Amino acid sequence: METELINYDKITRHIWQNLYKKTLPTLTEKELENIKSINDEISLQDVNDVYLPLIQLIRIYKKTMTDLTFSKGLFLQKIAHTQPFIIGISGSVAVGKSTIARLLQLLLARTFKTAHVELVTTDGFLYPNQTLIDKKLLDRKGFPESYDMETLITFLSEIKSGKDVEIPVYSHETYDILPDKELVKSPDILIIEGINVFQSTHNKHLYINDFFDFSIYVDATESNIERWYLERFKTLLELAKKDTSNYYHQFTTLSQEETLKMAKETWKKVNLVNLREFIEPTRSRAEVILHKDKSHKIDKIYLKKY
Ligand SMILES: Nc1ncnc2c1ncn2[C@@H]1O[C@H](COP(=O)(O)OP(=O)(O)O)[C@@H](O)[C@H]1O
Ligand SMILES: CC(C)(COP(=O)(O)O)[C@@H](O)C(=O)NCCC(=O)O
Repeated sequence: METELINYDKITRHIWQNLYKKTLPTLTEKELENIKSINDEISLQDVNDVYLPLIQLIRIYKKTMTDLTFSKGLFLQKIAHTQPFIIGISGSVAVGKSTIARLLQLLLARTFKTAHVELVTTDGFLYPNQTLIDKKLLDRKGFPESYDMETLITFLSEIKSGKDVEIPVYSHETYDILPDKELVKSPDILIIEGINVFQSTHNKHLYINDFFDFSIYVDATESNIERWYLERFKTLLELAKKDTSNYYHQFTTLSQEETLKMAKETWKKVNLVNLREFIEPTRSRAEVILHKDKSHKIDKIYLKKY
């Protein structure tokens, strides 16, 4: 990892936590409660030491983007409207992207009080199961070819041009795309989270990365991510016990041993292969890499130099 990341500053947690802390007001009880409601195991120490300085850094990028838009407008002698600020978050399946994305949404809304902050996950852009079956891709769910990347690009360009956009929604409960779409109201800030957000598309003229004003890769060792995947699988099965419409319900009659074996197989044959071949190779497209230790605590931060 170290040689591959020569264009990054490696910042220890200790140094990072002292960078901008003093300029930000501390969190109120209510805000702490809101953060806990995202994931009750989230470390509040991490929020203070890692995520608040990160928000401060995002603030710098946002201000720079606004200044540049204004100066370009002056140069072109026309009024330039500030476009939505887009943040991309990537990393392996089960590394904790959605937890971080929801936390950032909350902290950004707190920082930019009048801003409308939207959060979108790219699993909504997976092809529906029937299309995957027709294309013989059901066992490739999550791999690049299982996503409708053209629609994802179109969505991002419509958001950049200030429109409200309807998008498809994926459900982990039904393991498929839902019949109803969701409306994304023209945001000031959009967080887009998914394993594929730094990947290239067939449309060679446009890269998803081109839409990002800030980007984050969430990193951890494979063995830790596997453990988190297996734990989440267990939780999903627990939730599915009483719900016959849940995709995972069919597995709730299996013994603990059989369930674990199945989840391990899926990790090894699908999600680990995807991580090694298609997700981790995009890591160096991120502006910031957040590295987690075995208990989800951020222990190292990498910030792109050039
Ligand atoms: N900061 C955290 N503290 C404790 N558990 C976490 C944290 N972040 C994620 N997890 C757990 O790790 C698993 C994967 O997280 P999730 O956000 O669903 O990952 P992803 O969106 O990358 O698939 C979940 O079981 C989640 O509860
Ligand atoms: C739908 C997903 C590709 C999305 O990944 P996520 O956003 O949860 O990180 C993944 O959760 C998935 O279903 N992978 C296929 C193999 C499996 O069942 O785990």
